[in-house]
Amino acid sequence: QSLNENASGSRTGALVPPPILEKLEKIDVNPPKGTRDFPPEEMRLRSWIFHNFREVSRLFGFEEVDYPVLESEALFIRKAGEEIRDQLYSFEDRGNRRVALRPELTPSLARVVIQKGKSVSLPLKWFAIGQCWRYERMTRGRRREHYQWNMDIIGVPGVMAEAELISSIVTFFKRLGITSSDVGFKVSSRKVLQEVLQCYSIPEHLFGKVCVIIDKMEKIPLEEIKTELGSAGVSEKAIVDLLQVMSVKSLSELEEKLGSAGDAIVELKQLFSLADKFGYSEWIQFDASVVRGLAYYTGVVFEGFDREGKLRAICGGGRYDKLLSTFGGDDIPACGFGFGDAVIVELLKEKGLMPELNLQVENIVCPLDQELQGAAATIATILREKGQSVDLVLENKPLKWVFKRAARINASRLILVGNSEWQKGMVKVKVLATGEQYEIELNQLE
Ligand SMILES: CC(=O)Nc1cnc2ccccc2c1
Repeated sequence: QSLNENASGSRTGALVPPPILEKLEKIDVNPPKGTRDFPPEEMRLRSWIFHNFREVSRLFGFEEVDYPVLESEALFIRKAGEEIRDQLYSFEDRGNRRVALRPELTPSLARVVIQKGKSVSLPLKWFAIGQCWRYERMTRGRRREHYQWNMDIIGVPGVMAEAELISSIVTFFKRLGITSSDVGFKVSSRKVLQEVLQCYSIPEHLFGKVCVIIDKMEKIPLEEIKTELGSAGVSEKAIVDLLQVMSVKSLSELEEKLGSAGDAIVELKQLFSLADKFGYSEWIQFDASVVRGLAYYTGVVFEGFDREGKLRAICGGGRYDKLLSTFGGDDIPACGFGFGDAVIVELLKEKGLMPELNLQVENIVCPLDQELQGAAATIATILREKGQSVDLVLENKPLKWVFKRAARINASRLILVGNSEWQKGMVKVKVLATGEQYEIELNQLE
């Protein structure tokens, strides 16, 4: 039935109102559990943070990339007992495929690097800002999504890569007014654990699992750690050694324990020396207890923390030299970090560093009566073509309303299109900050 036919098919000329939709009871206007809307005020803060992520990425010569939020579940199936695995937001799609909303970005990066194969020349420096998901029983009321800034360097085996990555995060913090008295980085290397375990012939495929268990050290009772390590096949003696090395307080103490020749010590010393050259020594400290909870890290690991100890880790990352080969790719070294959009906001609030972000519009253009709507549209277009922002009043409104709106949107000036002025090709301009008022020819407007 076309719009101007009534039920019996005759054309009445007037539009026949469509049948009234059954009255819906009000829909739930809230977003799904654990997710957020970004109305203008929240979106301004998010855009400001993301702008700083992007600016730092640009300063470091990184290229922006992105991947589907939806990935094959297989990308994230790791048998290392990770929390990120327990909370995978996965399901079967209509094609009976097992898919998942990505809980992190690194596996997607690995997939694409392998896909690109020889067609990309190393090193790659890629960054992404992507929404990541987890499915938690809402018992804990935590969020099920967050945005993560990721920076990754692919194809560089030396710790210059890690030093560069930490430098980029320091740069980000400094841009936001955060100093090394507010935050620091705990830095260690999983090669410390590897060197302890190598004299216990722990099968390599268990290394990730052991690290994930040890990462829970401060979160669950020591006895449980020992039990979990035992059931993972780590002997009592090995456990004692592991726990001992985890409580080492300094690099020199670690050197006494492990000797000076092992990779762990050599690399960490290099990293601390490079930190000095980058100028961020006061931001980092060795901390043997840093392991991070992702199974695929193989070398240096680090995490940003607030020195008051009130907040969860701000960001974290490390070297993952084996990830690409576990996906069937070549043995390509890689390292990177993730920086979530939640803790940083808590930190900014704590430090009184939240930015004042208001909508800014340069012009509000208002026709003084209906016939001048066309003229107002022409003026708006001319200003916009000059790169000026214009809020064009779209309906016939009293001046009181226009001034109120001008104030709300923080317009710099009000352009009134009146009949008598327009006859002379003029418009009336009111500078809202000063109240200054003048008439001006249209082509004089800049
Ligand atoms: C503080 C916070 O929102 N964390 C958070 C929120 N959502 C996630 C989603 C996936 C993976 C990690 C996540 C972590």
